[in-house]
Amino acid sequence: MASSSIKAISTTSPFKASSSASSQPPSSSKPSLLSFLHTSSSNPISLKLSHSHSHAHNSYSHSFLITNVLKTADSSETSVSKSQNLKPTSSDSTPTILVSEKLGEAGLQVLRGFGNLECAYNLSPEELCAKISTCDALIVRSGTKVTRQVFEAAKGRLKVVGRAGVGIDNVDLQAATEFGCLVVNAPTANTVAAAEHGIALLTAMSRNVAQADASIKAGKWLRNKYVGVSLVGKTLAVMGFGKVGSEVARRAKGLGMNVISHDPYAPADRARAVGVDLVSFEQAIATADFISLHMPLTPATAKVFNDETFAKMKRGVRIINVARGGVIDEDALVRALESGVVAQAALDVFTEEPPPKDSKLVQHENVTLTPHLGASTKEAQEGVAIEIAEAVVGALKGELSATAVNAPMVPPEVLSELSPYVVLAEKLGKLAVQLVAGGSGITSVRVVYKSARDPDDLDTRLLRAMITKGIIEPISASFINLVNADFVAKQKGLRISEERVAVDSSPGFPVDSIQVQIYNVESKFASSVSESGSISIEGKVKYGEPHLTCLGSFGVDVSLGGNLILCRQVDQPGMIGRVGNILGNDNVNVSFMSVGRTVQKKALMAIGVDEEPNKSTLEKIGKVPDIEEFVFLNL
Ligand SMILES: NC(=O)C1=CN([C@@H]2O[C@H](COP(=O)(O)OP(=O)(O)OC[C@H]3O[C@@H](n4cnc5c(N)ncnc54)[C@H](O)[C@@H]3O)[C@@H](O)[C@H]2O)C=CC1
Ligand SMILES: O=C(O)C(=O)COP(=O)(O)O
Repeated sequence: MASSSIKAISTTSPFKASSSASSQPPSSSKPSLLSFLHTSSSNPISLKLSHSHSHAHNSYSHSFLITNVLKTADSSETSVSKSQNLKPTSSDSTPTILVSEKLGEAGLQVLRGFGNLECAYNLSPEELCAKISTCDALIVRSGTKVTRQVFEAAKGRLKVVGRAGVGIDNVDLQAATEFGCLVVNAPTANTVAAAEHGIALLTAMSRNVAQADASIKAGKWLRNKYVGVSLVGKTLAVMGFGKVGSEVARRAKGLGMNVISHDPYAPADRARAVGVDLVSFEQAIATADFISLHMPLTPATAKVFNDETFAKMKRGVRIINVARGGVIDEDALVRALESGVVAQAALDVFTEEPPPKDSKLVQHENVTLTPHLGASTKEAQEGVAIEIAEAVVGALKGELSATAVNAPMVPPEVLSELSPYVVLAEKLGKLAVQLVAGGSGITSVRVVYKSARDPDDLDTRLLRAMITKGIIEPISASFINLVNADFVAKQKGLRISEERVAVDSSPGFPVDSIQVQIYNVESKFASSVSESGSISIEGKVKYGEPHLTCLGSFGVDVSLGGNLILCRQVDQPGMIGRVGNILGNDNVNVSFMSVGRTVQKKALMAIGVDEEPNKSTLEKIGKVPDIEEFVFLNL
């Protein structure tokens, strides 16, 4: 048995990059919030590699920098990983924040108080790409296209993109996610401004204000030409009953309009509370005298207003768009204006901004235009600037953002409650993957949460992401964080299923225990395999610290952290002493020990050691008679 035990200390990872233990000091199991987003709380591989790269550790993201120096072992990784592997680190101790469009002064002050602020407006795409690798954060409005090229050019340094406003259609979210870059927006501060602008366009259009103004300035007095239409009693269809749409609806009701709305995702009772009926798309466009657009631009909403849908509208309908130009097929709108199906349009947004000067739409007499001014009030801009500055600073500090667009949004109170479980989740993932024998691929993981909480009262997204991170990080060359854990898992063909089991414990704690099972793999430590044939480990939070409580069919109780030796032996006197002596004689300090038994006269010994024993010490343990197998793990 002893010879097979020696195999058990093999540090071969089940995937390409090695998960071998290094002689790094055990790190604290207390996470910084930053660690959820940017780091492993104690990643020996990252630590090891960090020593082979020279970079400064700065005060705001010490652990971020450590973990962002990535493994280079896996030559088959995608370009994403490659570029991240090249991650440069700042030699400056403060983060650099690039603001690429005009932002309110109050927000700039918040940013100045935190980092190196660089405001560079009107950058060309090439200039932005050239600059971005020196920036930790980028703040944009709607005018900057944050493309895949920008993330590639960032070489992994860019940690957060802040969108000072709502629409994030100018940010390549998929690329951001792949690169582990958090995207946050400022979703609330410009709602009223956009709604007011929608109403301004509605009223201005219906009374020809812009055209009449231009005509007077041209020396004309055309009282008969600019006869308008009244709003009272007319039907307004609000397309998208979100923040802006509902505020537009409220205001339009005040103007005496009959308001209906189409929004496939809005709750009907919220609309009813404002006196608005939610109707189908077809019904909305067929019955409305005015149609106001307030949905986001997504692949599903792109050009939903087209020849076919214009043809279904009431002849003489009037359209207002303060959402996104791309939801309208602009050529089709010109045709609808020319045929008289659409009497007038009032547009704040365009497919291409600014639109071409000679565009038929821009030149059309019945079209009222503003240059994307929906959010442009002093009040909204100050509000948005503060909202985004705080979100970006929070993200750079490692706080999870309530306005994250591509990562779980976790309210602070939930986060503080979940923190120790998040650490447990990552440790379990890291332990489980180290038990997998090299050579086979991990494809199926099952996570079981035992909890006394109501299912609605437990958000497992963070836990799942951290388990995923724990499993993947040691076997991937990619930088893994909350943003990209799921993406990288999918890319690797790893399927993670979750299950909730109700237990009769205190609902005061969100989770009683977390079990991680890896299916269809060989284990390098047979005792970790449960009756179902999966590698199975279970852990709990005890006194705020992560503990391993079950391994295969053995009950144990060991702190999950640092260096751990697991031995299975015949359950007989003297075994603990023999192993303890070997460690003591070789100057390896034992920090804790736990023994679990099974009915078959087998015992499982878990020994925490302050440092990694050298190979000869481990070989001596392997030669102890009646030690059937053992494994050394680094958590
Ligand atoms: N012109 C400007 O300066 C501004 C423009 N906006 C734009 O206004 C739009 C709305 O913003 P918010 O109300 O803050 O966003 P929101 O997310 O609160 O509301 C959007 C609503 O659209 C709904 N929706 C999604 N798909 C839909 C579909 N296919 N049909 C109908 N409804 C659909 C959603 O369920 C949601 O209720 C966004 O496109 C945003 O970018 C927002 C602020 C300023
Ligand atoms: O918040 C939004 O979605 C807007 O469209 C506002 O855009 P802006 O920040 O004014 O470029």
